[in-house]
This record gives sequence, structure tokens and C-alpha cells, in this order.
Amino acid sequence: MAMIEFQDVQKYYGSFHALKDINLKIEAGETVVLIGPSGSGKSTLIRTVNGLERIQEGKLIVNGQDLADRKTDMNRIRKNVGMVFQHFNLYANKTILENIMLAPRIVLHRPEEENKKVARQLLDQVGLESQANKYPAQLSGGQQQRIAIARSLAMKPKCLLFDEPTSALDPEMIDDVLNVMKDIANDSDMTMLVVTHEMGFAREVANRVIFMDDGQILEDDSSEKFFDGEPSNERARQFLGKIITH
Ligand SMILES: Nc1ncnc2c1ncn2[C@@H]1O[C@H](COP(=O)(O)OP(=O)(O)OP(=O)(O)O)[C@@H](O)[C@H]1O
Repeated sequence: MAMIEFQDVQKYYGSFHALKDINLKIEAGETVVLIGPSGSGKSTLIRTVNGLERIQEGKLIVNGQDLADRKTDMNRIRKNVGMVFQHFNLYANKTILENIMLAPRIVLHRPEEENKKVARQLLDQVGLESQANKYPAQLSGGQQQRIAIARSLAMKPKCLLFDEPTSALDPEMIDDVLNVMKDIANDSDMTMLVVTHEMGFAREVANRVIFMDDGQILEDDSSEKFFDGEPSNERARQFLGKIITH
């Protein structure tokens, strides 16, 4: 069974039709990059996958559960589907180690020693083991984002959503974050859905590239076809042309 499956999904904000006839299947372990112009619905789509936004029509199956069904347990979905935001969203008054340990302690009741061990391993994985006792404000944006990724990983999710994770960062910090994401994509069986403007990452790491415009999916290709061949859709070709010449 697919990890994520949209079937004829419609999403409205009031009378505004934000997601139109979305049909999309993402298999476990895939890394999928979502691109498109501002306002095309990328954030909306990704936020429906962990229930931050609700859909009005169609079916959305995530890890075997239908999110359109009001009876679906959203806490179970969020245990299995982590999210990394543009603005990190770390707890400012907690240390880095505490930021990582908090959700596993409260939600998973992970024993304290094991929780600490997992958190330290994750800090090591993102290259920030020496920062454990600092507070978020003492770290750079790129470091904070790597902590946010470690915090998501601590819940051992099956799927990770990234909503423009490098857009708020200074250019010199972007690669450190992308490298952490690349390692997760290559070294684990994580399913990843990533909204990003980083075309180098999409080309190198994604299995598939999806182009959205005006609330619709207009192109869904392997990254080889998208970048080395040519997207079939005219607007996708134009978008790619613009983004690559910039
Ligand atoms: N809470 C909301 N209420 C009403 N309209 C919304 C809401 N959130 C988003 N929209 C509208 O839905 C459309 C899609 O927004 P969304 O943020 O999903 O686009 P996006 O492709 O992620 O854009 P960006 O790249 O600028 O983040 C936009 O027209 C936006 O104004």
C-alpha cells in the first residue's frame, strides 16, 4: 500500500478552491519534491498530509488511514508523519537536548535513558553534538533547522514533510541542511515530501518531481525526465526555465 494517496481531493478556503482534483500516490521510501510558483498550493497540499489542513472532498490515505474521515485519530497520524517548517519552531526556553527529548517523552513515553541516548545519536547525526546544552537563540538558523530535523526524527516517523526548510536561511547555511536531508533520503527508508526551490537538491536526491500551479498538479515526473528530458507541460517548462536562469 502507498504511504500517501490522494484520490480526487478538493480543498477550499471559504469559496477559494486551493487544491483541485489532486490524484497522487507516494510509495514508502520515496523522496518527492514539490515545486511551483508562489500561491500554487504547495504548502496547502503538504499540510493536508498531517492534517494541519483538512480536505473537503475526496480521499486522502496516509499510512493506511483516511484523513477525510472525522473519526481518524490525528494523534496517530502525527506520530508517524513529522514536519519541518521554514521557521524551525523550536521551543525557545528549552535546551537543544530538551527540544529533541520532549515529544518522545510525552507522546511515546520513551524511558528517560533511552530518550537521551536517541537524542544524542541524532545530535551526532546532524553534526551538532557539542550544542546539546545551548538554547535555540544561541545557534545559527542553519543549526536550528538541523535541530528541528533531529527533533522530528526522534519520533521515528515513517514519513517526513518539509515545507521550504531552507528558505529562511542565509545562503552559506543552506548546504548543511540539505546535506542532512540528503543523508536521510539515502540512508533510511523514510518517505519524504519536500517543498523547495533548491533545484540542485531536487535533481540529485528526489525520485520524483511534481509541479503545481493554480492548485493543480500539472506534471509528475522522475527527476531524470524532469531535468534531463523536458517536462511535457508548458507552464512547468517555463517555470523550470525561469528558475534555472536565475
Ligand atoms: N488559511 C488560508 N486562508 C485563505 N486562503 C489561503 C490560506 N492559506 C493559503 N491560502 C491561499 O491558498 C493559495 C495557496 O497557498 P499556499 O501557501 O498553499 O501556496 P504555496 O504554493 O505554498 O505558495 P508559497 O510558495 O508562496 O509558499 C494562495 O492563493 C493562498 O493565498
